[in-house]
Amino acid sequence: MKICIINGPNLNLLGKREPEIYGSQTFKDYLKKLQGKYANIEVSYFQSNIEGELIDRLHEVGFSYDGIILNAGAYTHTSIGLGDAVKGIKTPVVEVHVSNIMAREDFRHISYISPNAKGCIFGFGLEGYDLAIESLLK
Ligand SMILES: O=C1C[C@@](O)(C(=O)O)C[C@@H](O)[C@@H]1O
Repeated sequence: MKICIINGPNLNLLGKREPEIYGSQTFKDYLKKLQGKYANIEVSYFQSNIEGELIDRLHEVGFSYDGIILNAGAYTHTSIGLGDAVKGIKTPVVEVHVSNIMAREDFRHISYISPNAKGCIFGFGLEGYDLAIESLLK
């Protein structure tokens, strides 16, 4: 079982960035715990602030992995290219957001990822990534 977590722009700042919204844990620390919990499967990680690199990574893993967990950050609300990439690959994608995007500004209520995602998880903090793995394992 191979799962790839893909995080988009500004998510490298988790732990430092707006902690009242995104919490104070770094993704690196959280990932270590997650990989420990799911030691029997491969959980790899990719982060980029560059839209095209996120699309490239989706293409790279999207025909061979068993699941993708995608938090496209702000590109969620703007990127037809990322939406098309999710549509064009074979591997199921679970969309995750740390915050509850529906409880925030109107521009965050639009997602170009959701229409082609297997499912969406948002508002549960970093725990959402764990829930996404559970959903892919079922
Ligand atoms: O960068 C982010 C983080 C986010 O994807 C989240 O995980 O809550 C929500 C997005 O609206 C925002 O641009």
